[in-house]
Amino acid sequence: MKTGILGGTFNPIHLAHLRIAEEVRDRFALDRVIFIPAAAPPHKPMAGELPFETRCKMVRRATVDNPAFAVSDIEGRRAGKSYSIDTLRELRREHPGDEFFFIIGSDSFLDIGSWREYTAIFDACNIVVVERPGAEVPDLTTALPVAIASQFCYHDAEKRLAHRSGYSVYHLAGVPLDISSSAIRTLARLGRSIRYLVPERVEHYIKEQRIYTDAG
Ligand SMILES: Nc1ncnc2c1ncn2[C@@H]1O[C@H](COP(=O)(O)OP(=O)(O)OP(=O)(O)O)[C@@H](O)[C@H]1O
Ligand SMILES: O=C(O)c1ccc[n+]([C@@H]2O[C@H](COP(=O)([O-])O)[C@@H](O)[C@H]2O)c1
Repeated sequence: MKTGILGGTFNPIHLAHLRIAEEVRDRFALDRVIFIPAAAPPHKPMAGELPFETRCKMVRRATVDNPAFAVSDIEGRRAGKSYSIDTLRELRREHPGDEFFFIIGSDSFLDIGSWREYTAIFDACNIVVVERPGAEVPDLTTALPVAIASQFCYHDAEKRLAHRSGYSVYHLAGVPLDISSSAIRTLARLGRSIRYLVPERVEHYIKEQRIYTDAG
């Protein structure tokens, strides 16, 4: 089975998350995409932020009507920071027959050299880098951490970097959606509309629970 993984803080999940998951599913003929909310995002200050369970609820609401989308609370079952390499190892153990495609925005990918055991991530799965407005990656090769650049060979026609492990890093441009969770939180705190930035079910949930007005 070909399985996409989209990890995120999802505070809250928004339409760009859903669109990039759908775009990658379609382009790479994936059987499913698993959304993985981070319980303790390694690089984001979460003090005073929304509880894991509330963020999971919004992700479930956002994905419930797509049979190819699933949500996993795998990172909520581990103590400590939610390192992606730990999640990937666990998923590979649980689903030994799957080929994994780790979906990541270009802003996050440009920072991957600072992640826990990042070199092991390239040995464990394919990576799809989705271009994000404000974090354009004109050349995937130069976006790689310098220390591992020599482990790859570039295939221009497929916009693919083949890694020595047999996995690849792909570059997906042309889905520019300038939406971010932080901008949505700001709008919600100001009492402004967040319609058409998040799915309707998530919009209603945020309003009903007064999530960004009372809690954050
Ligand atoms: N508009 C977007 N285009 C492409 N990738 C995106 C976009 N929004 C988020 N992503 C990617 O989705 C993943 C999860 O993102 P995350 O949950 O942190 O949302 P965010 O909008 O970046 O949040 P915040 O604004 O709080 O930093 C990351 O890999 C991020 O790069
Ligand atoms: O493993 C790491 O060191 C690591 C460092 C930063 C981010 N991540 C993961 O990248 C995904 C997006 O993170 P974020 O902070 O942009 O929401 C999410 O699944 C995080 O757990 C992972």
